Amino acid sequence: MSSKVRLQGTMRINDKGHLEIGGCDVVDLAASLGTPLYILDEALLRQNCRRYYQAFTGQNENDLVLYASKAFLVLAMARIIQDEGLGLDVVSGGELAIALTAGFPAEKIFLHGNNKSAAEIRYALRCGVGRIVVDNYYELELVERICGEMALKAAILLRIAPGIEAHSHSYISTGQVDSKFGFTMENGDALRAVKKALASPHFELKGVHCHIGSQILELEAFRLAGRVMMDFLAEARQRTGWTAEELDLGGGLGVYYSEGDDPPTIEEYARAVKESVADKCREHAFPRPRIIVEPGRSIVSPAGTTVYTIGSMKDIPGIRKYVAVDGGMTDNPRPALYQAKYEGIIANKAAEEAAEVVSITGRCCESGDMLIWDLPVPRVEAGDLLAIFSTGAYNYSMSSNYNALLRPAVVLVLDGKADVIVERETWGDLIRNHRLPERLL
Ligand SMILES: Cc1ncc(COP(=O)(O)O)c(C=O)c1O
Ligand SMILES: N[C@@H](CCCC[NH3+])C(=O)O
Repeated sequence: MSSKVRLQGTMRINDKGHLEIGGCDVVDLAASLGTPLYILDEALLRQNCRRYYQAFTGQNENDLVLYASKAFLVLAMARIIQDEGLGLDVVSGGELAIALTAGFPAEKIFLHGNNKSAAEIRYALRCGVGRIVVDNYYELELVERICGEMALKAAILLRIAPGIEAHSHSYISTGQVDSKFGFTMENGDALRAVKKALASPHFELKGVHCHIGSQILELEAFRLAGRVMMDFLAEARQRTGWTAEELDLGGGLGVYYSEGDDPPTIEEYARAVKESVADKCREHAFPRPRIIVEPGRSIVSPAGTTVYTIGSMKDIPGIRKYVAVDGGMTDNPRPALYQAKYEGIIANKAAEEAAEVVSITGRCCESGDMLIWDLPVPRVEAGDLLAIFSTGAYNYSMSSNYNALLRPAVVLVLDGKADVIVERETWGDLIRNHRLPERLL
Protein backbone atom coordinates (compact mmCIF):
# COMPACT_ATOMS: atom_id res chain seq x y z
CA MET A 1 0.00 0.00 0.00
CA SER A 2 1.21 3.50 -0.81
CA SER A 3 1.47 4.58 2.82
CA LYS A 4 0.54 3.20 6.20
CA VAL A 5 -3.05 4.31 6.45
CA ARG A 6 -6.10 2.94 8.17
CA LEU A 7 -8.84 1.75 5.85
CA GLN A 8 -12.15 2.25 7.63
CA GLY A 9 -15.65 0.94 7.12
CA THR A 10 -16.18 -0.82 3.79
CA MET A 11 -12.94 0.44 2.25
CA ARG A 12 -10.75 -2.13 0.56
CA ILE A 13 -8.23 -2.38 -2.20
CA ASN A 14 -9.66 -4.34 -5.11
CA ASP A 15 -8.06 -6.65 -7.70
CA LYS A 16 -7.19 -3.69 -9.90
CA GLY A 17 -5.23 -2.13 -7.06
CA HIS A 18 -7.86 0.58 -6.74
CA LEU A 19 -9.47 1.90 -3.60
CA GLU A 20 -13.02 0.70 -3.26
CA ILE A 21 -15.68 2.12 -0.90
CA GLY A 22 -19.16 0.69 -0.45
CA GLY A 23 -18.43 -1.79 -3.22
CA CYS A 24 -17.74 1.06 -5.68
CA ASP A 25 -14.37 1.51 -7.39
CA VAL A 26 -13.24 5.03 -6.55
CA VAL A 27 -11.54 5.38 -9.94
CA ASP A 28 -14.88 4.68 -11.65
CA LEU A 29 -16.70 7.12 -9.37
CA ALA A 30 -14.19 9.84 -10.22
CA ALA A 31 -14.50 9.12 -13.93
CA SER A 32 -18.28 9.31 -13.93
CA LEU A 33 -18.88 12.06 -11.36
CA GLY A 34 -15.72 14.17 -11.60
CA THR A 35 -13.48 15.46 -8.82
CA PRO A 36 -13.21 16.77 -6.19
CA LEU A 37 -15.83 14.36 -4.95
CA TYR A 38 -17.05 13.61 -1.46
CA ILE A 39 -17.85 9.91 -1.01
CA LEU A 40 -20.00 8.82 1.92
CA ASP A 41 -19.92 5.20 3.10
CA GLU A 42 -23.54 4.53 4.07
CA ALA A 43 -22.82 1.25 5.83
CA LEU A 44 -20.25 2.84 8.16
CA LEU A 45 -22.46 5.85 8.74
CA ARG A 46 -25.39 3.67 9.75
CA GLN A 47 -23.16 1.46 11.85
CA ASN A 48 -21.97 4.48 13.85
CA CYS A 49 -25.56 5.64 14.34
CA ARG A 50 -26.54 2.17 15.55
CA ARG A 51 -23.64 1.95 17.95
CA TYR A 52 -24.67 5.28 19.50
CA TYR A 53 -28.32 4.27 19.62
CA GLN A 54 -27.46 0.95 21.20
CA ALA A 55 -25.05 2.47 23.73
CA PHE A 56 -27.58 5.05 24.94
CA THR A 57 -31.24 4.54 23.98
CA GLY A 58 -30.74 0.78 23.71
CA GLN A 59 -29.75 0.66 27.39
CA ASN A 60 -32.09 3.33 28.78
CA GLU A 61 -35.00 3.98 26.47
CA ASN A 62 -35.40 7.48 27.79
CA ASP A 63 -31.86 8.51 26.81
CA LEU A 64 -31.50 10.31 23.53
CA VAL A 65 -28.82 10.67 20.87
CA LEU A 66 -29.09 13.80 18.76
CA TYR A 67 -26.92 13.91 15.66
CA ALA A 68 -25.19 17.31 15.42
CA SER A 69 -26.26 18.59 12.00
CA LYS A 70 -23.41 21.08 11.77
CA ALA A 71 -21.04 18.22 10.98
CA PHE A 72 -22.91 17.44 7.75
CA LEU A 73 -26.58 17.81 6.92
CA VAL A 74 -28.35 17.35 3.62
CA LEU A 75 -31.77 15.85 2.91
CA ALA A 76 -30.45 12.29 2.52
CA MET A 77 -28.46 12.57 5.74
CA ALA A 78 -31.55 13.70 7.66
CA ARG A 79 -33.41 10.64 6.33
CA ILE A 80 -30.67 8.27 7.43
CA ILE A 81 -30.54 9.82 10.89
CA GLN A 82 -34.31 9.50 11.22
CA ASP A 83 -34.21 5.92 9.98
CA GLU A 84 -31.66 5.08 12.66
CA GLY A 85 -33.84 6.46 15.43
CA LEU A 86 -31.69 9.44 16.38
CA GLY A 87 -32.84 13.01 16.94
CA LEU A 88 -31.20 16.13 15.50
CA ASP A 89 -29.39 19.10 16.96
CA VAL A 90 -29.75 22.08 14.63
CA VAL A 91 -28.10 25.42 15.03
CA SER A 92 -29.92 27.64 12.56
CA GLY A 93 -33.15 28.14 10.66
CA GLY A 94 -31.32 26.73 7.65
CA GLU A 95 -30.47 23.44 9.31
CA LEU A 96 -34.01 23.29 10.66
CA ALA A 97 -35.42 23.86 7.17
CA ILE A 98 -33.30 21.03 5.73
CA ALA A 99 -34.46 18.68 8.48
CA LEU A 100 -38.12 19.57 8.13
CA THR A 101 -37.97 19.39 4.33
CA ALA A 102 -36.63 15.86 4.71
CA GLY A 103 -39.70 15.10 6.84
CA PHE A 104 -37.78 14.87 10.13
CA PRO A 105 -40.16 14.91 13.12
CA ALA A 106 -39.93 18.35 14.72
CA GLU A 107 -40.30 17.02 18.26
CA LYS A 108 -36.97 15.20 17.86
CA ILE A 109 -35.14 18.40 16.93
CA PHE A 110 -33.31 20.62 19.43
CA LEU A 111 -32.53 24.20 18.40
CA HIS A 112 -29.10 25.47 19.46
CA GLY A 113 -27.07 28.58 18.78
CA ASN A 114 -25.59 31.52 20.65
CA ASN A 115 -27.43 34.17 18.67
CA LYS A 116 -30.68 32.81 17.28
CA SER A 117 -32.75 35.40 15.49
CA ALA A 118 -36.34 36.18 16.48
CA ALA A 119 -37.44 34.76 13.10
CA GLU A 120 -35.62 31.49 13.76
CA ILE A 121 -37.11 31.20 17.24
CA ARG A 122 -40.62 31.82 15.88
CA TYR A 123 -40.07 29.30 13.08
CA ALA A 124 -38.86 26.68 15.56
CA LEU A 125 -41.76 27.25 17.95
CA ARG A 126 -44.29 27.23 15.13
CA CYS A 127 -42.94 23.89 13.88
CA GLY A 128 -43.00 22.45 17.39
CA VAL A 129 -39.32 21.62 17.88
CA GLY A 130 -38.57 19.44 20.88
CA ARG A 131 -36.40 21.88 22.81
CA ILE A 132 -34.92 25.31 22.51
CA VAL A 133 -31.49 25.43 24.08
CA VAL A 134 -31.24 28.93 25.49
CA ASP A 135 -27.68 30.25 25.46
CA ASN A 136 -27.74 33.62 27.27
CA TYR A 137 -29.88 36.24 29.03
CA TYR A 138 -30.62 38.10 25.81
CA GLU A 139 -32.08 34.92 24.37
CA LEU A 140 -33.93 34.03 27.54
CA GLU A 141 -35.81 37.32 27.29
CA LEU A 142 -36.27 37.03 23.53
CA VAL A 143 -37.70 33.51 23.69
CA GLU A 144 -39.95 34.50 26.59
CA ARG A 145 -41.28 37.52 24.69
CA ILE A 146 -41.94 35.46 21.55
CA CYS A 147 -43.69 32.75 23.60
CA GLY A 148 -45.86 35.50 25.07
CA GLU A 149 -46.78 36.78 21.59
CA MET A 150 -47.52 33.27 20.38
CA ALA A 151 -49.34 32.38 23.62
CA LEU A 152 -47.35 29.23 24.23
CA LYS A 153 -44.96 27.64 26.62
CA ALA A 154 -41.59 26.46 25.35
CA ALA A 155 -39.72 23.41 26.58
CA ILE A 156 -36.19 24.66 27.11
CA LEU A 157 -32.73 23.66 28.24
CA LEU A 158 -30.19 26.20 29.48
CA ARG A 159 -26.72 26.02 28.00
CA ILE A 160 -24.13 26.19 30.76
CA ALA A 161 -20.41 26.93 30.46
CA PRO A 162 -19.10 24.54 33.10
CA GLY A 163 -15.55 25.91 33.18
CA ILE A 164 -13.89 22.79 31.80
CA GLU A 165 -10.78 23.02 29.65
CA ALA A 166 -11.02 20.27 27.05
CA HIS A 167 -7.70 19.39 25.46
CA SER A 168 -8.43 20.21 21.87
CA HIS A 169 -7.61 23.03 19.48
CA SER A 170 -8.55 26.32 21.16
CA TYR A 171 -10.91 27.19 18.29
CA ILE A 172 -12.98 24.07 18.99
CA SER A 173 -12.91 24.13 22.80
CA THR A 174 -16.10 25.61 24.13
CA GLY A 175 -16.67 24.73 27.78
CA GLN A 176 -14.03 26.94 29.43
CA VAL A 177 -15.01 30.05 31.43
CA ASP A 178 -13.75 32.41 28.72
CA SER A 179 -16.15 31.18 26.04
CA LYS A 180 -18.85 32.85 24.02
CA PHE A 181 -21.25 29.97 24.72
CA GLY A 182 -23.62 29.50 27.61
CA PHE A 183 -24.34 30.84 31.11
CA THR A 184 -21.17 30.85 33.19
CA MET A 185 -21.37 28.50 36.12
CA GLU A 186 -18.47 29.96 38.06
CA ASN A 187 -19.85 33.48 38.55
CA GLY A 188 -23.38 32.40 39.42
CA ASP A 189 -24.96 33.33 36.08
CA ALA A 190 -26.05 29.76 35.47
CA LEU A 191 -27.96 29.54 38.74
CA ARG A 192 -29.53 32.96 38.20
CA ALA A 193 -30.66 31.82 34.75
CA VAL A 194 -32.29 28.74 36.26
CA LYS A 195 -34.22 30.94 38.72
CA LYS A 196 -35.27 33.32 35.97
CA ALA A 197 -36.46 30.50 33.72
CA LEU A 198 -38.39 28.88 36.58
CA ALA A 199 -40.12 32.15 37.36
CA SER A 200 -41.49 32.53 33.83
CA PRO A 201 -44.93 31.20 32.89
CA HIS A 202 -43.64 30.75 29.33
CA PHE A 203 -40.98 28.19 30.06
CA GLU A 204 -40.99 24.55 30.93
CA LEU A 205 -37.39 24.19 32.12
CA LYS A 206 -36.48 20.59 31.27
CA GLY A 207 -32.82 20.67 32.16
CA VAL A 208 -29.39 21.90 31.24
CA HIS A 209 -26.90 21.48 28.44
CA CYS A 210 -23.16 21.77 28.02
CA HIS A 211 -20.73 21.06 25.24
CA ILE A 212 -17.09 21.20 26.21
CA GLY A 213 -15.47 21.00 22.80
CA SER A 214 -14.80 18.84 19.80
CA GLN A 215 -12.24 16.21 18.66
CA ILE A 216 -11.70 15.25 22.32
CA LEU A 217 -9.62 12.09 22.65
CA GLU A 218 -9.66 11.71 26.45
CA LEU A 219 -12.58 10.31 28.40
CA GLU A 220 -11.67 12.21 31.54
CA ALA A 221 -12.93 15.50 30.11
CA PHE A 222 -16.35 13.94 29.50
CA ARG A 223 -16.43 12.37 32.97
CA LEU A 224 -15.57 15.70 34.49
CA ALA A 225 -18.36 17.40 32.52
CA GLY A 226 -20.86 14.80 33.76
CA ARG A 227 -19.78 15.28 37.37
CA VAL A 228 -19.66 19.07 37.28
CA MET A 229 -23.07 19.32 35.63
CA MET A 230 -24.63 16.89 38.13
CA ASP A 231 -23.15 18.87 41.05
CA PHE A 232 -24.72 21.95 39.50
CA LEU A 233 -28.12 20.26 39.20
CA ALA A 234 -27.89 19.15 42.82
CA GLU A 235 -27.08 22.68 43.91
CA ALA A 236 -29.89 24.09 41.77
CA ARG A 237 -32.32 21.67 43.42
CA GLN A 238 -31.16 22.69 46.85
CA ARG A 239 -31.51 26.40 46.06
CA THR A 240 -34.76 26.31 44.08
CA GLY A 241 -36.49 22.98 44.71
CA TRP A 242 -36.38 22.27 40.97
CA THR A 243 -35.36 18.77 39.90
CA ALA A 244 -34.01 18.71 36.37
CA GLU A 245 -35.31 15.93 34.15
CA GLU A 246 -32.74 16.21 31.38
CA LEU A 247 -28.98 16.52 31.15
CA ASP A 248 -27.60 17.16 27.67
CA LEU A 249 -23.84 16.70 27.60
CA GLY A 250 -23.28 17.80 24.01
CA GLY A 251 -20.95 16.12 21.54
CA GLY A 252 -17.21 16.10 21.20
CA LEU A 253 -15.95 12.54 20.87
CA GLY A 254 -12.88 12.61 18.63
CA VAL A 255 -11.99 10.38 15.71
CA TYR A 256 -8.88 8.93 14.13
CA TYR A 257 -7.48 11.28 11.51
CA SER A 258 -3.80 10.41 11.52
CA GLU A 259 -1.11 8.51 13.41
CA GLY A 260 -1.18 9.38 17.10
CA ASP A 261 -4.95 9.83 17.31
CA ASP A 262 -6.33 7.17 19.61
CA PRO A 263 -9.98 7.94 20.27
CA PRO A 264 -12.07 5.99 22.77
CA THR A 265 -14.79 3.86 21.21
CA ILE A 266 -18.41 5.00 21.18
CA GLU A 267 -19.15 2.33 23.79
CA GLU A 268 -16.32 3.47 26.08
CA TYR A 269 -17.51 7.04 25.75
CA ALA A 270 -21.10 6.07 26.59
CA ARG A 271 -19.97 4.12 29.63
CA ALA A 272 -17.84 7.00 30.90
CA VAL A 273 -20.64 9.53 30.49
CA LYS A 274 -23.29 7.36 32.09
CA GLU A 275 -21.11 6.24 34.98
CA SER A 276 -20.10 9.78 35.86
CA VAL A 277 -23.76 10.81 35.98
CA ALA A 278 -24.80 7.69 37.91
CA ASP A 279 -22.07 8.22 40.53
CA LYS A 280 -23.22 11.75 41.18
CA CYS A 281 -26.88 10.73 41.24
CA ARG A 282 -26.03 8.32 44.04
CA GLU A 283 -23.94 10.90 45.89
CA HIS A 284 -26.66 13.55 45.77
CA ALA A 285 -29.65 11.16 45.93
CA PHE A 286 -30.75 12.76 42.69
CA PRO A 287 -33.11 10.91 40.32
CA ARG A 288 -31.21 9.90 37.20
CA PRO A 289 -31.97 12.48 34.51
CA ARG A 290 -32.55 11.59 30.89
CA ILE A 291 -29.06 11.68 29.35
CA ILE A 292 -28.78 13.34 25.96
CA VAL A 293 -25.65 13.44 23.79
CA GLU A 294 -25.03 15.25 20.52
CA PRO A 295 -22.32 13.53 18.50
CA GLY A 296 -21.47 14.91 15.07
CA ARG A 297 -17.92 14.12 14.02
CA SER A 298 -17.76 10.61 15.50
CA ILE A 299 -20.84 9.61 13.48
CA VAL A 300 -20.02 11.00 10.08
CA SER A 301 -16.32 11.86 9.83
CA PRO A 302 -14.88 8.37 9.27
CA ALA A 303 -17.61 7.64 6.71
CA GLY A 304 -16.41 10.42 4.38
CA THR A 305 -13.57 10.39 1.85
CA THR A 306 -12.66 13.15 -0.58
CA VAL A 307 -11.21 12.27 -3.97
CA TYR A 308 -9.13 14.76 -5.92
CA THR A 309 -7.31 14.70 -9.25
CA ILE A 310 -3.63 15.50 -9.10
CA GLY A 311 -2.46 18.24 -11.45
CA SER A 312 0.65 20.36 -11.26
CA MET A 313 3.75 19.55 -9.23
CA LYS A 314 6.63 21.67 -8.07
CA ASP A 315 9.79 19.93 -6.95
CA ILE A 316 12.26 22.04 -4.95
CA PRO A 317 15.15 19.59 -4.69
CA GLY A 318 16.32 19.00 -1.15
CA ILE A 319 13.39 20.96 0.22
CA ARG A 320 9.97 19.72 -0.80
CA LYS A 321 7.82 18.45 -3.62
CA TYR A 322 4.45 20.17 -3.85
CA VAL A 323 1.69 18.17 -5.50
CA ALA A 324 -1.44 20.17 -6.29
CA VAL A 325 -4.99 18.84 -6.37
CA ASP A 326 -8.15 20.27 -7.89
CA GLY A 327 -9.69 21.27 -4.53
CA GLY A 328 -8.27 22.46 -1.22
CA MET A 329 -9.29 24.76 1.59
CA THR A 330 -12.60 25.41 -0.14
CA ASP A 331 -13.77 21.81 0.31
CA ASN A 332 -11.68 21.13 3.45
CA PRO A 333 -10.78 24.22 5.49
CA ARG A 334 -9.74 22.20 8.56
CA PRO A 335 -5.98 22.01 7.89
CA ALA A 336 -5.87 25.78 7.34
CA LEU A 337 -8.11 26.54 10.33
CA TYR A 338 -6.93 24.05 12.92
CA GLN A 339 -3.69 22.61 11.53
CA ALA A 340 -5.69 19.39 11.18
CA LYS A 341 -3.77 16.37 9.92
CA TYR A 342 -5.16 13.88 7.44
CA GLU A 343 -4.10 10.66 5.79
CA GLY A 344 -4.66 9.65 2.22
CA ILE A 345 -3.65 7.32 -0.56
CA ILE A 346 -3.41 7.38 -4.32
CA ALA A 347 -6.70 5.70 -5.16
CA ASN A 348 -5.60 4.35 -8.56
CA LYS A 349 -2.28 3.05 -7.18
CA ALA A 350 -3.57 1.90 -3.81
CA ALA A 351 -1.59 -1.34 -3.80
CA GLU A 352 1.75 0.24 -4.74
CA GLU A 353 4.57 0.85 -2.28
CA ALA A 354 5.52 4.38 -1.32
CA ALA A 355 8.38 5.77 -3.43
CA GLU A 356 8.47 9.44 -2.47
CA VAL A 357 7.22 11.90 0.12
CA VAL A 358 5.20 14.83 -1.17
CA SER A 359 3.12 17.65 0.28
CA ILE A 360 -0.41 18.04 -0.98
CA THR A 361 -1.48 21.56 -1.74
CA GLY A 362 -4.85 22.92 -2.78
CA ARG A 363 -5.49 25.21 -5.72
CA CYS A 364 -6.50 28.34 -3.83
CA CYS A 365 -4.44 31.50 -3.98
CA GLU A 366 -3.25 31.11 -0.40
CA SER A 367 0.08 29.71 0.74
CA GLY A 368 -1.77 28.25 3.72
CA ASP A 369 -3.88 26.10 1.42
CA MET A 370 -2.11 22.86 2.29
CA LEU A 371 -4.07 19.64 2.75
CA ILE A 372 -1.34 17.21 3.88
CA TRP A 373 2.33 17.77 4.69
CA ASP A 374 4.80 14.98 3.97
CA LEU A 375 2.64 12.20 2.61
CA PRO A 376 4.43 9.02 1.46
CA VAL A 377 3.08 8.03 -1.98
CA PRO A 378 4.07 5.87 -4.93
CA ARG A 379 5.48 7.88 -7.86
CA VAL A 380 2.65 10.24 -8.75
CA GLU A 381 1.78 11.91 -12.01
CA ALA A 382 -0.86 14.30 -13.25
CA GLY A 383 -4.20 12.54 -13.51
CA ASP A 384 -3.65 10.30 -10.48
CA LEU A 385 -6.40 10.35 -7.86
CA LEU A 386 -5.74 11.26 -4.26
CA ALA A 387 -8.22 10.01 -1.66
CA ILE A 388 -8.16 11.81 1.69
CA PHE A 389 -9.84 9.97 4.55
CA SER A 390 -12.19 10.95 7.34
CA THR A 391 -13.58 14.03 5.65
CA GLY A 392 -17.25 13.32 6.41
CA ALA A 393 -17.54 15.96 9.14
CA TYR A 394 -16.97 19.71 8.89
CA ASN A 395 -15.86 19.53 5.27
CA TYR A 396 -18.91 19.89 3.02
CA SER A 397 -20.63 21.79 5.84
CA MET A 398 -17.72 24.26 6.08
CA SER A 399 -16.96 24.46 2.38
CA SER A 400 -16.83 27.77 0.55
CA ASN A 401 -16.71 29.26 -2.92
CA TYR A 402 -13.44 31.11 -2.38
CA ASN A 403 -11.72 31.82 -5.69
CA ALA A 404 -15.15 31.09 -7.21
CA LEU A 405 -14.47 27.38 -6.90
CA LEU A 406 -17.46 25.08 -7.04
CA ARG A 407 -18.58 22.90 -4.16
CA PRO A 408 -18.06 19.21 -5.02
CA ALA A 409 -20.82 16.66 -5.41
CA VAL A 410 -21.54 14.22 -2.58
CA VAL A 411 -22.15 10.60 -3.47
CA LEU A 412 -23.59 7.99 -1.12
CA VAL A 413 -22.24 4.50 -1.71
CA LEU A 414 -23.68 1.21 -0.52
CA ASP A 415 -23.25 -2.36 -1.78
CA GLY A 416 -21.98 -1.29 -5.20
CA LYS A 417 -24.65 1.41 -5.67
CA ALA A 418 -23.65 5.06 -5.93
CA ASP A 419 -26.26 7.80 -5.53
CA VAL A 420 -25.49 11.48 -5.81
CA ILE A 421 -27.05 13.18 -2.77
CA VAL A 422 -25.68 16.64 -3.54
CA GLU A 423 -25.08 17.76 -7.11
CA ARG A 424 -21.83 19.44 -8.03
CA GLU A 425 -22.28 23.21 -8.19
CA THR A 426 -22.20 24.99 -11.50
CA TRP A 427 -20.96 28.44 -12.48
CA GLY A 428 -24.65 29.31 -12.78
CA ASP A 429 -25.08 28.53 -9.07
CA LEU A 430 -22.24 30.91 -8.30
CA ILE A 431 -23.77 33.79 -10.21
CA ARG A 432 -27.44 33.12 -9.38
CA ASN A 433 -27.66 35.63 -6.56
CA HIS A 434 -25.58 38.37 -8.13
CA ARG A 435 -27.50 41.47 -9.23
CA LEU A 436 -26.45 44.24 -11.61
CA PRO A 437 -27.91 47.62 -10.66
CA GLU A 438 -29.51 49.55 -13.51
CA ARG A 439 -26.69 52.08 -13.66
CA LEU A 440 -24.15 49.37 -14.37
CA LEU A 441 -26.05 47.86 -17.27
C1 LIG B 1 -23.69 22.35 20.95
C2 LIG B 1 -22.94 21.34 20.17
N1 LIG B 1 -23.36 20.07 20.19
C3 LIG B 1 -22.74 19.12 19.47
C4 LIG B 1 -21.63 19.41 18.70
C5 LIG B 1 -21.00 18.30 17.94
O1 LIG B 1 -19.70 18.09 18.28
P1 LIG B 1 -18.85 16.91 17.67
O2 LIG B 1 -18.94 17.00 16.20
O3 LIG B 1 -17.49 17.16 18.17
O4 LIG B 1 -19.41 15.62 18.20
C6 LIG B 1 -21.14 20.71 18.67
C7 LIG B 1 -19.91 21.05 17.92
O5 LIG B 1 -18.81 21.04 18.43
C8 LIG B 1 -21.81 21.71 19.42
O6 LIG B 1 -21.40 22.97 19.39
N1 LIG C 1 -15.68 22.91 12.96
C1 LIG C 1 -14.88 22.24 13.94
C2 LIG C 1 -15.70 21.63 15.02
C3 LIG C 1 -16.48 22.64 15.78
C4 LIG C 1 -17.84 22.17 16.01
C5 LIG C 1 -18.78 23.22 16.54
N2 LIG C 1 -18.72 23.46 17.96
C6 LIG C 1 -13.99 21.21 13.28
O1 LIG C 1 -14.02 21.11 12.08
O2 LIG C 1 -13.25 20.52 13.92
